Amino acid sequence: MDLNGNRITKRGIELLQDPTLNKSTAFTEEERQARGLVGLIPDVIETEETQINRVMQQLNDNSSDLDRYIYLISLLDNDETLFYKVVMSDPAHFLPVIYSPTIGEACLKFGHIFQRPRGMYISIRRKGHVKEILRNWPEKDVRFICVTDGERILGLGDLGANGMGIPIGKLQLYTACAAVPPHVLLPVFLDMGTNNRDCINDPLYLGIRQTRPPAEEIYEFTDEFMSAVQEVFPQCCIHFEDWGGVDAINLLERYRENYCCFNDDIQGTSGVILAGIINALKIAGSRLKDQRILFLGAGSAAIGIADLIVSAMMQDGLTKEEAVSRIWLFDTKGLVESSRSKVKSFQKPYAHTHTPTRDFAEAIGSVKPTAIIGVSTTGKAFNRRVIETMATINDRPIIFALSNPTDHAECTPDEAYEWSRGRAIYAAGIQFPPVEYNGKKFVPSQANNMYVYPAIGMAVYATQAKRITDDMFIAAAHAVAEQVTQAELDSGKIYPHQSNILETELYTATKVAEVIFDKSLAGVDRPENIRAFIESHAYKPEYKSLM
Ligand SMILES: NC(=O)c1ccc[n+]([C@@H]2O[C@H](COP(=O)([O-])OP(=O)(O)OC[C@H]3O[C@@H](n4cnc5c(N)ncnc54)[C@H](O)[C@@H]3O)[C@@H](O)[C@H]2O)c1
Repeated sequence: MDLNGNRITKRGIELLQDPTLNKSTAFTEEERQARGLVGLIPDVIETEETQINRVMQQLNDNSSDLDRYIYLISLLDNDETLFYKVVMSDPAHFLPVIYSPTIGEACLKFGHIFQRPRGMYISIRRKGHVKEILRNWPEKDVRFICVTDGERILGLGDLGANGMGIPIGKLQLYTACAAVPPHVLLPVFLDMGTNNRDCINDPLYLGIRQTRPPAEEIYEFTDEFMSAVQEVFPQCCIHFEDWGGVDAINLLERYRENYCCFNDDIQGTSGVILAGIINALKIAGSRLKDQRILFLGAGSAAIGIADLIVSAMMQDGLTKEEAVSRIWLFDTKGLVESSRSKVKSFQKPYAHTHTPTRDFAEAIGSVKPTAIIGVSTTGKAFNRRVIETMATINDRPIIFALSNPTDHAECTPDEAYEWSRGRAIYAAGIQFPPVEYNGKKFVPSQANNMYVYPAIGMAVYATQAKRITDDMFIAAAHAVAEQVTQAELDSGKIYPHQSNILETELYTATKVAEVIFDKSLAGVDRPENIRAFIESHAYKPEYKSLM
């Protein structure tokens, strides 16, 4: 039987060419006889262990992470079970190869390394026909679509169709990190053109060669996509990824009440940063409600994190006004304050009364934040003066330098520890190696969204949740934070180790599912044991018997 309970009838070459059924050299003698496979594969029967050894050897023969990425994607195209078995056997090793940082390079070269389509490409030229197009997808029980328009891929900007690497990779992490079954996942690229001339002029570019239309047309086409998904895949949750900052905020507001959807750049980011702050406060010995937080950058990540921190502060006893008054924003034009013209609507709640300043260190001296959060896309913006000012005001300054890739980080861990004399509690958007300062080893943390969104995905999948709310991200943040040991906190580490990611995410999914049931958002009855219920939905990368 296949995953939808239908009898599997495929035989011979057709069976070998189906990556979800192919076992290659691991087909048993009985399966070979019954399915017409004799002679189509070598006449040895290998264990999965031997197959994994071969994959590992071939991976080691590849000289770069991009080559390893290309090899693993072709393994996925041939033998999905073996792909996930390999990746889930050592997530700390493989996640950086199939996702960040390698995925950035893979996206830049997407049209050049492209071998076989994966997911769906829906262009604005097909406006009015999105429903029919979605019906071309072979799987009928799609539960998650990760959709991008390619406008703001990682920190790399508008990559148009090359951005399709992101939904593909993000969805692989649903399975690799939280065991969401791969057959329910569908990556989608909504092709509305690109303003990137390099893409348009590249003969191997895979998108439509036109500039992006005005916002109204983008929103109209996205509206059609949203309602088509709801009709064709009624149980589907839509995960927005790497849209331009303003569109990301506007579209989330437009759909969050009426669709099961979320934006990972806004909400996933905010969940993972809240988890980091919760643990940073354990180290600093302080309460969330007593913090003042200053953001460098006032785009989608900053607003998402700010809004979730306000909700979490309210859970910690503050009124909304009190919580909002503790959050400050600073962008290219300086401190976002009430006298400034051209403050965007989503920034307005945080535009407090203050004299204008374009000097970030001066703003720190006056606002006196306990934490600064860099989401500015600007490398080295946290200079010595900024860190030293933070260290003068705070015993344990919280310094999150989240912009990526590496050269966009607002400061490195070496700089944060050195300039704060080892007192900073530091996290970055990328993984930096351990640092030694004054004879003590510090392990810098990576605030990686993969701690949160796959777990949200597993909880939504199992409970068939109807909507995604902030409470779910707050619950996820607490659950992730809880799983960091005291010894790890002592070394400055505020996120769990990636080697145990599946356990981390299943625990987190259980806590999120509790919220879904408590808030009556589930589409199924509350089970007695939610952890066992979540586990019963977990995908296992094991070959299925075809006898
Ligand atoms: N988990 C994570 O670590 C994580 C998650 C999401 C985003 N990020 C990173 O955060 C950064 C921002 O993402 P976003 O989605 O908010 O982008 P965005 O484009 O929506 O916002 C960027 C903001 O930074 C401001 N800015 C630009 N240059 C600045 C400067 N020199 N000084 C002050 N402000 C400046 C802009 O005015 C804008 O408000 C990206 O580099 C992204 O990689 C990290």
